Amino acid sequence: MTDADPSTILQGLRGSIDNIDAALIFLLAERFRCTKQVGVLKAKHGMPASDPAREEQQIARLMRLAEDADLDPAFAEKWFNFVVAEVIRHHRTAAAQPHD
Ligand SMILES: C=C(O[C@@H]1C=C(C(=O)O)C=C[C@H]1O)C(=O)O
Repeated sequence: MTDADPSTILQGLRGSIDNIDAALIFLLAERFRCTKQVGVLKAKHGMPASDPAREEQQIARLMRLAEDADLDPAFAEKWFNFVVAEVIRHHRTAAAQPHD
């Protein structure tokens, strides 16, 4: 990445960024597919939408992984909390639906 034309380098990097963003969207979609099933299961069995003890374990694990990956652990925690807030919203919606 030395003598090449900067706009060519930028184009190459943006291609990788676009691929990574696409992978993240697919991964998030798969994660929500699973959590929505968890929401239905919880609703059917009268289980609480959130599980703070489980979340604590997940945050501790993700922060360790982030450190190993040279990613800001505080960012990893913020990302997780952002995603879980949406999951809990889905769980509450599922709990409010009629279920058998
Ligand atoms: C998916 C669950 O429900 C909630 C959402 C979680 C998540 O998105 O990882 C974790 C714990 C719960 O607060 C679960 O209990 O496993």
